[in-house]
Amino acid sequence: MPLEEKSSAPVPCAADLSFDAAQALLAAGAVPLGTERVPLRKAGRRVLAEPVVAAFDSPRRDTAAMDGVAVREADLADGTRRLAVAGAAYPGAPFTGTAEGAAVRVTTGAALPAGTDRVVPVELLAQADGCVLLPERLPDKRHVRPRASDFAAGAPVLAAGRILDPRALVVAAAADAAEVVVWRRPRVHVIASGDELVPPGQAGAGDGLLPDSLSEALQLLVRQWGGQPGGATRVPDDAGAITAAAQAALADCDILVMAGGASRGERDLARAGLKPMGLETDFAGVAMKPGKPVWHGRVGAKQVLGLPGNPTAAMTVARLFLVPLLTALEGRGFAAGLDWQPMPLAAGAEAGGSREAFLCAARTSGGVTILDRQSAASQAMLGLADLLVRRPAGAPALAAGERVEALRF
Ligand SMILES: Nc1nc2c(c(=O)[nH]1)N[C@H]1C(S)=C(S)[C@@H](COP(=O)(O)OP(=O)(O)OC[C@H]3O[C@@H](n4cnc5c(N)ncnc54)[C@H](O)[C@@H]3O)O[C@H]1N2
Ligand code: MOO
Repeated sequence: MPLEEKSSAPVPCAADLSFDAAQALLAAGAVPLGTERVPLRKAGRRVLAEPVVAAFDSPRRDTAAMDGVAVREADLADGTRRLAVAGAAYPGAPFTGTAEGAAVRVTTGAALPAGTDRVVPVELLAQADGCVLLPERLPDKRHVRPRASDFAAGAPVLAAGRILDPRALVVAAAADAAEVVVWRRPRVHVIASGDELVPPGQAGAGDGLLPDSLSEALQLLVRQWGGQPGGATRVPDDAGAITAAAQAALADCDILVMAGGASRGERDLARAGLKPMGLETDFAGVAMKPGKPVWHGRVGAKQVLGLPGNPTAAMTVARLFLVPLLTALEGRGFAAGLDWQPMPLAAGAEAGGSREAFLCAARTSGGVTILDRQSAASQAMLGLADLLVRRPAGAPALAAGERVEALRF
């Protein structure tokens, strides 16, 4: 019994929905989840929902930029080069005496003693009887980092939307932020359906068994793109089993990914299994290759993305639909997940076919190499691919050196 969606509103189907139109439908409903305040030590890789504002000036005082002695320019104006050493200043241990007519030993990062305005590096000094001798010709550089020259108190040092990568964590910590306000990470559950599917390592037990190659891969993709893997469930091709698994998954996730059972076979039951839960389908079927059976819908506020079971098709659709959904829900915007770049081809490319194509490709020294034997069902090809190349329907053949739009896969 072929499965047909019975819905009051017409659902766009493969014949008429372009990839761009499907993306626009997906983007329209992809709004960031709520925000939360987290301690900086737990904020790595999170996305800022509010800017980080500097608690104070950096540096807080005029500061020595070199190890040496701090001196007053005015004391040297008459040619004086021999100065008594009045004391020392270190980061965290300032000099509190008077530096007038004297030199104060400083190390890099020490607050300049009051009144001093130049640091002479230790390499240029000679020592004599408890005094220092400065060179006749003073260096052009004063080796002072002025107060607030890095950032000023109250300045937004990191913008909302910034990923807290290692470099950004330096800035947030330097601004003395104990906590930051970040977007909640989308939690994603994967349901892989298929009577034939077993955990990897167990398929040798029977001819009809197949390792489930998608559950772990999809959870890693989720983690790589800022989501929280919420677990994976393998279910047989049975609508009741899919309903039960989806019910449990939806109680604890923001996005439910259904892998397999997306097309028209009598055992393709992903959408049928979700129907009792009130699935509202936004689209089912897109004019793209691979990935034609991709579908998207919602159960209440939860997003549901249906991937074809064929592994290359599934991973292509996950990269093109799940990734921007994740970046949108985690506050970076839909487009942040689709960083298409023009790249030169290493060899010629065939003309585009009737559906827009997304081809597995590899980055090589000569440019982008589109892999041989493209197939939605292939698995070995995924081990060679690090790019997806976009070829619009009906696009002309291209020669080596011409540019194609490519995406990190
Ligand atoms: N009459 C039609 N048949 C098909 C159509 C169509 O439009 N009309 N579309 C084809 C296209 S395009 C694709 S892609 C496939 C995908 O369909 P399904 O999403 O229904 O996928 P399944 O039937 O569940 O599985 C297909 C294939 O992939 C294997 N599979 C599934 N899940 C996994 C997994 N987790 N790990 C490894 N392999 C998996 C499964 O064993 C099947 O071999 O449909 C075409 N048919
Ligand atoms: O569109 Mo399917 O994903 O070609 O094989």
